[in-house]
Amino acid sequence: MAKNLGELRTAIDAVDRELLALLNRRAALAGQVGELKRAEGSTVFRPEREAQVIHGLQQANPGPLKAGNVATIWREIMSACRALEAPQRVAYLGPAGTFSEQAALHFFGSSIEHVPCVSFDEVFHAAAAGTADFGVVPVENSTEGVVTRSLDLLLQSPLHIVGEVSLLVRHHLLRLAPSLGGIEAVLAHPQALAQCQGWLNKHLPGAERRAVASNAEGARLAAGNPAWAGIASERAGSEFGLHLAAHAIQDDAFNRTRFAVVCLPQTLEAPRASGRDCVSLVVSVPNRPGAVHDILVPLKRHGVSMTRFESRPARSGQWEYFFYIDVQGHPSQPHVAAALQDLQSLCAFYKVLGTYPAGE
Ligand SMILES: O=C(O)C(=O)C[C@]1(C(=O)O)C=C[C@@H](O)C=C1
Repeated sequence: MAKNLGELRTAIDAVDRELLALLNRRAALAGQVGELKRAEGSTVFRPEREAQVIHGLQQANPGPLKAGNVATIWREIMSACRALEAPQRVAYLGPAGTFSEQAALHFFGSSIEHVPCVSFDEVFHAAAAGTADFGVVPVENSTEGVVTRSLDLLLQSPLHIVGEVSLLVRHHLLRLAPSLGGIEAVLAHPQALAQCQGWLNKHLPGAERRAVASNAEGARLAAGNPAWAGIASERAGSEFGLHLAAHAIQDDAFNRTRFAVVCLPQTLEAPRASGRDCVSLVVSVPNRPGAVHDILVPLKRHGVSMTRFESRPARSGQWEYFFYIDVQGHPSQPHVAAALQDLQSLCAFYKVLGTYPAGE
């Protein structure tokens, strides 16, 4: 006979007690791992291990929970366990409510110490100077292309990439009133203004577009002036008590941003192979015909897939360029190591930005 609501809730309560006991057993084991790591001086955060745990559980999952639910739940469980081993301080472009914060929470879970910064430069500085253990910065948007400042900072900085996050970015028009009437200015990060320009041209052609340091900052300012609107996340809207005057106004419905997680090499050694890995490089080649073609040959020869190829001016005044290349695989795989070695021998400049588990 079917159970009634009261009986079903009693059964859920019993399962929750079991889960609580199991989660605390898990946390105690993670605490012991933390003691071992402290004794041997190794780092707490092991992204490749976390990726393996989630992947393994997704494979073993009989349902009805979806694979995405399994990832979300265990990311939080591991975040809480990790925080018991040592708190992770994470720097990102603030204030609260930015997509960078969302990316940080997505990657590390919510048991972190937040270090909101006013610029990408400050994020790099915080992670390099040790006021944060990690930094999270956007590197690429599917509508607007690369985030040039982040790429330039990656080139110059001692930090390396240890992870990546790809977020579906939905921009909303946020303001004190729930409608579009009387908006004189729209305030947002230049990237967001660019990602919504079609919508703004159509719906608010007369409004001034004002670039500010972050979308959340635009939302914060819009909360102080009824004639201003911000373009930001739903979370920024609730943070500053604003209405969603227009929902999902980005020109591309599938607008995504890719974020890099960076830290000093001593904070976290390059993650070991997780089975789904990526190597990010920046190289330059001598300025001669065919040189760019040549650097792609070793990848083809050794069967290594390239997932990204971007160029940035080298600022030498000589029309020279840096090439940012992502390849699939891990240097512990012989064909990847061979391809990278051959590629390096052709380059005037060669820097590995990081080896890390590929994001979803
Ligand atoms: O396996 C470890 O190294 C742990 O510290 C445990 C654990 C976990 O909760 O599963 C926690 C932190 C690490 O980032 C990886 C995994």
